[in-house]
Amino acid sequence: MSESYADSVNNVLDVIGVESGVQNFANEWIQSNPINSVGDVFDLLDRLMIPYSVHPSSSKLSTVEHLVAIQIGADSSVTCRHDLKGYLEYQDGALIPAQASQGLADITILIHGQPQEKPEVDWLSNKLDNFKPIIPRLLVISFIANLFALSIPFITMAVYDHVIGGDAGHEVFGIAIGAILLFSMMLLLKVVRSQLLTTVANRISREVSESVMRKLLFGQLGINRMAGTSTLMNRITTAESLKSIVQGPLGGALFDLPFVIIFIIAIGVLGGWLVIVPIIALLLYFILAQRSYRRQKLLNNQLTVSGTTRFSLLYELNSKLSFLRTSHILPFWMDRFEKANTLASKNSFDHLSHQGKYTSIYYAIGLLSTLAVVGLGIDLIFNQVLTPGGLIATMMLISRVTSPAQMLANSYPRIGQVAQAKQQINQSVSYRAEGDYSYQHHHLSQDAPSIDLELVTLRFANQLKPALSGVSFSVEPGQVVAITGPMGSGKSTLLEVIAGLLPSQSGVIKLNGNNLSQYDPQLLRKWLGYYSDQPEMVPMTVFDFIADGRDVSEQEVENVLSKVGALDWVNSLADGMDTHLNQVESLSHPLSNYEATMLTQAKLLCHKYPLVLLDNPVSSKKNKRRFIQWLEENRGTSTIIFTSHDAELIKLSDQVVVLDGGNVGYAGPIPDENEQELDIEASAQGSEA
Ligand SMILES: Nc1ncnc2c1ncn2[C@@H]1O[C@H](COP(=O)(O)OP(=O)(O)OP(=O)(O)O)[C@@H](O)[C@H]1O
Repeated sequence: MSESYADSVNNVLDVIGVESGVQNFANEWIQSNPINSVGDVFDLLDRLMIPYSVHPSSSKLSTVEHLVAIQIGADSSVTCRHDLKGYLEYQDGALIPAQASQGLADITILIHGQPQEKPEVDWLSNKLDNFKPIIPRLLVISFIANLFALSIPFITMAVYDHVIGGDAGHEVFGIAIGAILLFSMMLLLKVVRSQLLTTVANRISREVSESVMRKLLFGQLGINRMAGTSTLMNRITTAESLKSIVQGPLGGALFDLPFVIIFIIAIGVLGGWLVIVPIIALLLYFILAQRSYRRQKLLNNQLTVSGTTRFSLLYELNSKLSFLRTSHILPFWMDRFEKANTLASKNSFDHLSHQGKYTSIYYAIGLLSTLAVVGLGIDLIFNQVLTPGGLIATMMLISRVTSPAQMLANSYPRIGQVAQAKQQINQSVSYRAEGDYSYQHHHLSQDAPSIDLELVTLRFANQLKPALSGVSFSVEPGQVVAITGPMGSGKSTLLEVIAGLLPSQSGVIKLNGNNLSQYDPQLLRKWLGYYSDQPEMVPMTVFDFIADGRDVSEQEVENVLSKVGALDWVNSLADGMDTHLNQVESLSHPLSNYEATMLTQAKLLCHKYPLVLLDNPVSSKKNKRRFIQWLEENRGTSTIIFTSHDAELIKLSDQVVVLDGGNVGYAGPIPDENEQELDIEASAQGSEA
C-alpha cells in the first residue's frame, strides 16, 4: 500500500515497537523537519540511531536479515518485509502476505533493529558484515578465472610438444580458437570481479565518509574547533584509504591469492621438485614484506606529521593572505614554511626511496624465479623428465604465483594500515555527537520563550580564565536584552551557550523553565534564529541562504532583499538570487561585513523566530536604522538577545547585561538617565580600548 515517507517511518517504529519517548520524539522531529525526500528519511533514521542498510530494490532482499523495510519510490513508499516465506506488506497495523509490486521502488531500506542505546564497539566490522554475502560470489569468480588462466600454459605446452614437435600443424587452428575463447572468458570474469569490488569499495567509502561527516557536523563545537581542519580532513581521507585496498589490482590480487595453490600444484605435476622455486619465492616475499612494513610504518608516521604541518601552513596562507602580505611577519612565516617544506620533502624522499628499494627487490625475486626454473628445467629436459613445452608452461605458471605475491608484498604496508584505519574510523564514528542516544525534547511552541541562566560557567580548554564565570540573569518572554561589555568579556560565548552550541561546564540554562539539555540540539537550533558575529557564508545561493531551509517564495525573498536595500546589489550579481555565495567571496576575500549583514538582516525579516540571538547585528549606520525598525516590529512577539557596544542600541533594550571578564557586572533594566550614560559609555569605551 503506497504511503508518504513520514507514514512509512511511523509504521517502521510501530513494527519494531519503540518506546513512547522515541515515538514522541520522532513526531516532534517530523513536525519541525517535514520528510520530503529520501535524504530526510535517512536523517531521521540516523538521529533515532536505528540500524539500517540500503539496497537496490532489485536485490534478493529475503536473504538479508531484517525486521521491516521501506521501499522508496519517486514520491511515495511502502512498509514491508521480505521473508523467506514471501513478501509481507504493512496494512491496518500489521504485516500481512501481499503481492509484491513490481518496478515501483528504486531503493529499499532494510531496518535491522531497535534504536541503539550505546555506540557500537566495532562499527566498521558490523558494516562490512553487510557485504559478506558477496564474498562467496567473488571467490567463485576468482576460482573459475584462475582455472581458465591455468589452461593457457597447458595449451602453450600442447602447441610446442604436440603441434611443433609432432608436426601436427593442422591442429593449430582448433587450438587457437580454444585459447581465444578461454582468454575471453577469463577477461570477462576479471572485469565482472573488478566491477563488484569497485561497487563494494565505493559503498564502504561512502557509508564511512557519511557517518564520520555526521559526527563532525553534530559533534561538540568546542572539540571540533580544537581539532583543526587538517585533523578533520584526515578522518575523511582514512575512509578513502580503505577503498583503495578493496578496489583495483590489489583487491583482485587478494582474491587470487588462495588460488595460487592451484598453480603451485600444477608446477609440481609438470616439473616435480621444481616446485621448490615458487615456494621459496613466496617465503622470501613474506619475510621481506614484513621487514619492509616495520620501517615503512615509521616513515609513514613521519610523512603524515610533516604533510599535516605543511597543509596547515598552506591553509593559513590561503585564508590569511592579505594579513601575511601586509604585516612584517612574512619572512618569519616563509622561514616556517621552508622548514616544514624541507622536512616534508625529506620524509617523502625517504619514504619513496624505501618503497623503490623494496619494489626492485620484489621484481628481482620474480625474475630470478623464472631464471631458476629455466636453469633447473634445462637439466630436467636433458634427463627427459620435462619436455620443452613443459618448461615453457612452467615458466608461465611461475609468473602466476610471483605476480600476485609481488603486488601484495608491494602493498603490504597499505594492508597493514587497515587495522590502524579501522581503529581510527571506529573511534570517529563511536564519538558521541550532541543528542546521540537521547530522545528528550520538550515541545517548542511559536510563542516567545523565557530564559533563565543560573551560575553558568564555561572555560575553554586552552584558556586559564573562564570565558563565563557564574553568569546569572533572567529574561521574560518577549523581552529585548542587550549584552554588552569590553572585547573578550564573553558576549559571543554567552550567545553560543544559549544557542546550545557550547555546553556549559556548570550552572543551568532554562528555556521556558526546562533545562536546555532536555531539548534536542538540532530541533532547538532549527526553531531559534542565531546570527554569528562573523557570518559564515557556505556555498549556497543567495535565495537558499535567506530561505534558511524553509518554504518561502521568490517574491517573499525579493521583498525582504528590497527592504534591507540589497536588491540592487543582488540583481547585479551574475545569476541574481541564484548566484552562489562562494562566487562572490573566497576564503581569502570574504563578503564585506556590510554585504553579509544585509543578507543576514534579510534572513531575519523573512522568518519569524520565537527566540532570536544576534551577535553584533549592526555594521553601518544604514543597517542600524533597519535593525532598530525590525526590533520595534518584533518587540514583545519574539524574545531577542543581542550583543552590542552601541549605546543607542543598548538603550532600546528592556534589560541590559554588562559582562566583564566573564562575570556579570550588571543585569537588569536600563538604569535611569544619569546612571545609564555612565555605565553604558564605560562599557562601550572598554570595547574600544
Ligand atoms: N573557541 C575558543 N577557544 C578558546 N578560547 C576562546 C574561544 N572563543 C573565545 N575564547 C576566549 O573566550 C573569551 C571570551 O571571548 P568572546 O569572543 O566570547 O568575547 P566577546 O565579548 O564576544 O568579544 P568581542 O567583543 O571581541 O566579540 C576570550 O578570552 C576569548 O579569547
